[in-house]
Amino acid sequence: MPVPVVSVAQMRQWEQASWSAGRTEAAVIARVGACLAAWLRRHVPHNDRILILAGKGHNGDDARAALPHLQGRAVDLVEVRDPETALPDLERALARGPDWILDGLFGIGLNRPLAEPWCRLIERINQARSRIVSVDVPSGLDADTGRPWGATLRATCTLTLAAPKQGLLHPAAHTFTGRLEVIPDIGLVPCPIQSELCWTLPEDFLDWPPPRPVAAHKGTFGHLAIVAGSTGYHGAAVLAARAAQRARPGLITLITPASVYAVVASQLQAVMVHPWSAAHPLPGRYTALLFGPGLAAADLPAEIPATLARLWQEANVPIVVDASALDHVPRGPIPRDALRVLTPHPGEAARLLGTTTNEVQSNRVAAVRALSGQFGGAWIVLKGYQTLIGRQHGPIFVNPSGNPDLAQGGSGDVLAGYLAGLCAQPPLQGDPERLIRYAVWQHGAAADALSRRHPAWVVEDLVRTLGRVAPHRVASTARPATPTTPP
Ligand SMILES: NC(=O)C1=CN([C@@H]2O[C@H](COP(=O)(O)OP(=O)(O)OC[C@H]3O[C@@H](n4cnc5c(N)ncnc54)[C@H](OP(=O)(O)O)[C@@H]3O)[C@@H](O)[C@H]2O)[C@@H](O)CC1
Ligand SMILES: Nc1ncnc2c1ncn2[C@@H]1O[C@H](COP(=O)(O)OP(=O)(O)O)[C@@H](O)[C@H]1O
Ligand SMILES: [K+]
Repeated sequence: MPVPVVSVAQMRQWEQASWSAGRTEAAVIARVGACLAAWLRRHVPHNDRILILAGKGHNGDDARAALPHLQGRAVDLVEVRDPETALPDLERALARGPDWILDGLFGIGLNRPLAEPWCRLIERINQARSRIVSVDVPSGLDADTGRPWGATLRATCTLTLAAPKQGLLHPAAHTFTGRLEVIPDIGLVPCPIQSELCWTLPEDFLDWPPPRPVAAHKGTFGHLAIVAGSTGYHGAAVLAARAAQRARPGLITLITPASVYAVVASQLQAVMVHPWSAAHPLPGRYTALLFGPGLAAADLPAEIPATLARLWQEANVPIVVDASALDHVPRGPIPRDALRVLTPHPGEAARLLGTTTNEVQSNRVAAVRALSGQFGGAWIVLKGYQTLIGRQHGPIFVNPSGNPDLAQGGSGDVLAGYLAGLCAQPPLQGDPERLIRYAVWQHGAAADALSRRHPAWVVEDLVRTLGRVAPHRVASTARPATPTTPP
């Protein structure tokens, strides 16, 4: 289950519901400590030195509770109840050159501007150049607004507890949170809060895609048609087709303008390739269509946009539209019960909405709602850091996977191909929400897996890794070895 993105007040409400149901603060803190330590053991090289900073509230208790689980590691603990009296201890600990700092100074209990000595202490820690892992919230950040209460620690990673706090998703917070990860199960009762924004977890895909029936054949898994590529952009068609293969639909046909047919066809084997012809039957017997990657050249056959417009309004099969083809999608109603997905990056979203990229980025949720509203309630995948997935109404899902190494030309073509390859499979079509969320998550998770192994990877590597990240391997990387959840 995805978790809701919550305000501090909602988090307190959830906390209270848990205590009323008999869960205890002590048990939750113990579990959080075990989870934090599990994350550190997994990500921190064995000989690296860790400094735990424990403040005076429960955020400090959480950080301190990691200590018993870090035996055999080089760990220092500094209690910071008062910034001035703690400074000598802190300086001594920093002089030992900690590679990592576990930040438990302040969490969601920070409720007013920090006084000057606190700000100085925080800036001193930021200067230490250790990698900071913040517990719940980077200390100093207002968890509701995402803005600093004077000074804020700049984390490499924030491990937020139970659910992401809304301020952590605000663009102003990004430089402080670093990578945002959620430790979902800290022993609270099931979440009583409903929110417009939900955070996707790898756990959401433990049973998805469903296993293939033993007697299945290629007809079981559909036939994807991709209309892509043009002079100067033939690679986009190749990348989309190869990524679609990673989703493993039964068959894939790529239809590309005659000008690039030979160069595209020469790079594909299992994919059938045809030069574009207005006579090619569409939707024919295809089970999904992808229009987009690389349909950008000035000499693009005029029937392609016209065909897309007709099919978008009439065809009863899923259609994914990406990149420059987005400009040819007609506004207004779409066929009832037919899946329609648009995958704009923020620049394309701005063009479609007649606004600026900054405007889109300043309220990405509103951009998703507005786009979906204009295009008949279609699903929108608004790409970029924390890709959003949603429609005009209903929940909007935040994707947690992926990293800046994805910021290279062609990675969007790969996403479009992979997503369309899943859309083409009749056994998966019954749950479009999970299908789209999975495609986006897997694309980002593949990038994360590559970045962990070798940072200089390229988009062709992404295609090879796509589909290979098992959700259970990355689910709750902060899961303690022995479960301590109360019954
Ligand atoms: N919510 C949950 O479900 C769960 C929460 N958990 C954990 O608890 C954390 C919240 O703990 P918390 O409430 O004890 O607050 P926390 O952030 O540690 O700090 C508050 C302390 O700071 C102080 N203080 C405040 N402003 C200040 C200022 N400007 N300048 C100076 N001081 C200031 C304030 O003191 P006072 O206002 O009384 O002066 C208080 O002493 C949460 O983030 C998570 O880690 C999990 O363990 C379990 C589930
Ligand atoms: N910082 C980032 N964190 C996570 N994902 C990112 C980041 N930057 C880019 N991406 C992802 O990379 C892909 C880029 O797509 P797009 O901009 O369409 O590229 P192109 O048009 O070159 O193929 C999208 O899936 C986007 O979400
Ligand atoms: K913190």
